[in-house]
Amino acid sequence: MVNKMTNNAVTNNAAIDRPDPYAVPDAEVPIVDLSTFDTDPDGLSKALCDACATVGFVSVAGHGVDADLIQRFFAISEEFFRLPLEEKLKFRSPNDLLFQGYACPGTGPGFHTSERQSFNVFKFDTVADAIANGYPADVGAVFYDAIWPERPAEFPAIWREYYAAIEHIASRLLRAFERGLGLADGWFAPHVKFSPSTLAANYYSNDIDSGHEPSPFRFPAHTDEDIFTILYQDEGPGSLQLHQRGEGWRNVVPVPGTFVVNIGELMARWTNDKLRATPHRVLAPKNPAEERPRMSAPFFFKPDLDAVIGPIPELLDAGEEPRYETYTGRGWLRRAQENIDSGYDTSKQFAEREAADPTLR
Ligand SMILES: O=C(O)CCC(=O)C(=O)O
Ligand SMILES: [Fe+2]
Repeated sequence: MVNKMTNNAVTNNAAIDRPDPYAVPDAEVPIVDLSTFDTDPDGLSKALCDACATVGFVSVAGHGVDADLIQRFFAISEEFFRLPLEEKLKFRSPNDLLFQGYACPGTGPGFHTSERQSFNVFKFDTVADAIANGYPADVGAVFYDAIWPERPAEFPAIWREYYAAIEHIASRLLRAFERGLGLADGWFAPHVKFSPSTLAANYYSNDIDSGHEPSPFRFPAHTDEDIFTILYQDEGPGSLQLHQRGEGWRNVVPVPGTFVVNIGELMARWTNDKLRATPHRVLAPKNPAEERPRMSAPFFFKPDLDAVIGPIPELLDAGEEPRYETYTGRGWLRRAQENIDSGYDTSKQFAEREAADPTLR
C-alpha cells in the first residue's frame, strides 16, 4: 500500500520552482587512470577518493577492458532489445527487484519510467552453482536461475565475458578505496567473497507504451543501493545527470572508453558519508525528433549476504557520530524488496527530500 503521507508531501509541493532539466551545466567529473595503481597507488587512491568524496562520480580510464569487448557487449544487447516485445517477454524477470532476465516498462513501481527496458544477470547461471561455489544456502531467496534469451545465440557468452571483466575492475577499485580511505589492505575483501553483484543493460526507447504518465525523465532521480556502480554509457542525446549537492543538477557527459563509477548507499554508510551516494537520473531528449534508443550498462557491486554494513569505526573522526544503523547484506536486500512490495517509489522519495531541502533542487 502506498503511504498517504508520501503522496501528500509530493502533491503539496508540486508548485516548487525547479530548474529546467535541459538547461543545466555539465558536471566536472574527475578522470582517474586505474592503471597507475601499479606505479603510484597513493596518488591514484587519493584522486579516486577525492572525486567520490565531492562529486560522488568518477570516470575511470586505464581499466584494461578491451574496447572490442565493450562494443560486442553493447551490440549483442541492442540486438536483443530490438526483438519484438512478445519474444522478450518470454525472458521476463519473475520479480523486478531481483534483477534476473528482462524487465520492461509498466512493471515495478518507481523503477521503470515509460521508456526503460533492462536485461539483468547474476554471476551464476543457477542457484545450485552459486551454492556449490560457496554462496549461502539462502541465496535462492534473492536470485533465480539465469533467464537467457534464445537469441542472439552469442548473448550469454558475451555477457559472461563482460561480467568477468567488470568484476575485475571492481576488485581493483576496492583496493584503491581501501588505500585512499586509510583502511588496511584487503579490508573489504572478506565482505565481497560471495558477492550477489548484478550486471544490467538499460535500453531507453519509446517503442513500448507502458501507460505511464509522460515524463522528461527516462529514469527518475535515485541513488544506487549497492557499494558502487560501474557504468558504461553510450553517446548521444538523452543524458545521465547527477545532483551536485548545493549546486543542482549537472550533465554527466559520456567520455568514450571510460567507465563512470558512482558511489552507492552502502559505501556511503560504510564511510559515514565520507564518500557520497550522489543522486542521479536520466533525461530524455527534449526534441522527440532527436529520439533514438540509448543504452547504458551498470554493474551493481554488492556485498555478501552475510556482510555487515554500518559506519566503519576507524573511519569516524574523534567525536563523529555514526549516521547509520547497521544492516547485513541480506537485510539490506530484504528492505529493498519490502520497499518495492509496499509501492515505494524512488522518485517520490526524492521529491520529498527535495521539498524539505532546497539545496537538492
Ligand atoms: O542509464 C544510465 O546512464 C544510468 C542508469 C542508472 O542510474 C541505474 O541503472 O541505476
Ligand atoms: Fe543508478
